[in-house]
Amino acid sequence: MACNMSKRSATEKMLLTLSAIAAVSISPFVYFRWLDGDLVMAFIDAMLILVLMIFFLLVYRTGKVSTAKFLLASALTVAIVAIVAIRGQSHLLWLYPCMIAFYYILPPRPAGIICFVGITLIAIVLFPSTSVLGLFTIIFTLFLTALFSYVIFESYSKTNEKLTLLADIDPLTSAGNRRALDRQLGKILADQQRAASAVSLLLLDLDHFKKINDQNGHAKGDIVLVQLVELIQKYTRSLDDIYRYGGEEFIIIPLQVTLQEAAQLAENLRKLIAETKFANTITLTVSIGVAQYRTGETAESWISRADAALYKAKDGGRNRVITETDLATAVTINNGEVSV
Ligand SMILES: Nc1nc2c(ncn2[C@@H]2O[C@H](COP(=O)(O)OP(=O)(O)OP(=O)(O)O)[C@@H](O)[C@H]2O)c(=O)[nH]1
Repeated sequence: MACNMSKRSATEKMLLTLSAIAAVSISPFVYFRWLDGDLVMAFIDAMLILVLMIFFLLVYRTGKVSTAKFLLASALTVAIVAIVAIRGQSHLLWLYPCMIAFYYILPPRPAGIICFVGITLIAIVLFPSTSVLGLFTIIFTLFLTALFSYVIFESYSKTNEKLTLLADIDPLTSAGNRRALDRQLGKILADQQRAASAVSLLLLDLDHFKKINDQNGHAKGDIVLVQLVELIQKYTRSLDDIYRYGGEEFIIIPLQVTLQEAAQLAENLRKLIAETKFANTITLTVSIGVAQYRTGETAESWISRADAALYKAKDGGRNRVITETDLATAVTINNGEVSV
């Protein structure tokens, strides 16, 4: 389905612009080569334009950037091999920068596969007309270019993955940080605009954490926070996200659960935490506010309703879960009892 240009990612916009410019720039060559009587090259240029147009339409209509990039790199390789077969070795030089570009636009593995196929085809095409030494030099230099590109881009993509992960996690507890939370909330709100479904968040705050710090020291307080997140992550499904919202405040967003199920999860967590000994000796309790997303509201308003429920839980004596079904009536779950 066609999508609005303003909603396209930067990569999509860049690919659409580049493929359109490339197709338009190549088209005069088809005409001039045809005038010169160079029908074979005119045909290859025309095929390249066709591939670029298919690539443009694929990105434009489906947004499948990865598939489109893979197809483009494959088509370019086949085109270069065809030109080398028709026009001779000198055109082979295009394959070197193209192979490096493949590693730039594709993940290392698919780029490596395309390079391997390209080098094999070149070897087959040049075998009958090239000396053993000449063929060996070509294949070896192509292979080294592909290998070095693989090593460089593989390490670059691993470092990138690590940096992305580090940018998203809280360094102390390894829960998601505010940046990751904001992104996840943005994604949830966008999904809700497409198809509304039940989604609730839990705002969890440690009770009297200042006292725990004062009595046991800040370092032990840190251990408590780390172990608390580990406990929650172990208990909730691995796909449930937990984020550090503030110093001793956390947000948990369970996937695909009704408000009642989210409230039950909150109650189970409350009990589990109250029964656990942190840093071997410390016991603590938490208060939790639960709020379901309402169609059309902002993330701030959603969190502030959970915050209002949390405030009620603190105000009502702490160590409890309050589910905000509506601002006037709050459902309180405490020790398994549900009251409205
Ligand atoms: N050890 C440790 N303490 C932290 C960290 N971040 C915040 N805190 C402490 O958390 C405490 C929060 O105190 P308050 O906001 O008064 O809340 P509280 O004592 O938990 O009381 P209630 O929330 O009202 O139950 C402060 O003492 C902060 O120093 C952290 O990363 N490590």
